[in-house]
Amino acid sequence: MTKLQVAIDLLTTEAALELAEKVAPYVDIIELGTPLIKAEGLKVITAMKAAHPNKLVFADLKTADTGALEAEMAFNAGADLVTVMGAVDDATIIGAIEAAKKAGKKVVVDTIGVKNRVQRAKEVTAFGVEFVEFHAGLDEQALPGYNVQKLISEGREAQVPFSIAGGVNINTIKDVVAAGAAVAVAGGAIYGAEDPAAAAKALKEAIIS
Ligand SMILES: O=C([C@H](O)CO)[C@H](O)[C@H](O)COP(=O)(O)O
Repeated sequence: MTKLQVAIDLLTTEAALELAEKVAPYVDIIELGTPLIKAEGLKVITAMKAAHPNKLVFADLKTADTGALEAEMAFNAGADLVTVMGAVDDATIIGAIEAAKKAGKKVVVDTIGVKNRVQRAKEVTAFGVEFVEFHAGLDEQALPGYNVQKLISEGREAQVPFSIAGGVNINTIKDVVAAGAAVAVAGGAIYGAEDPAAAAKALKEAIIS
């Protein structure tokens, strides 16, 4: 079944923990967003894992170099999954995977900025990544004409384990599930909702119904 991942793009550990507490019953993976990790450092990873030891904690490092080193740092801090950019050198991705193997953890490749996401997804899957994130970042989503459906159809076409991130909400999550995604990522649709717990619950119910 498709897992639900909450992307926490808030800027303090306190706010992130408060949100996670509300939505944890409905999500499988708790993602610490890149701006959050930059603002708070690795200690936000440690705090989240301590608060939610039974959830997968996803550190959205978006690593672009020193793949092994950055992955090891996040794994030591408590992360279960880290992201590496798909657009960078293969050696960076392979380095992170080697660190993951040593730690018993996993690597996800983020396809922001990748021109041919389908082809790159196949390449990095062969290296041994856990899944490939078909992702349009917040800046790309803000461009006129953005539509998550293109990502969803690319994910389906790639025929590798994948997630969809970039404006997933209650109107689109069923398309993500129908495409066979391993993970549906929802950030703003949860943390931006008036009632984040209700929003997460509705997304989870849409997945299982
Ligand atoms: O990864 C993300 C972005 O690069 C900032 O960290 C977002 O969390 C991801 O795009 C999902 O966010 P929503 O589009 O708000 O669902």
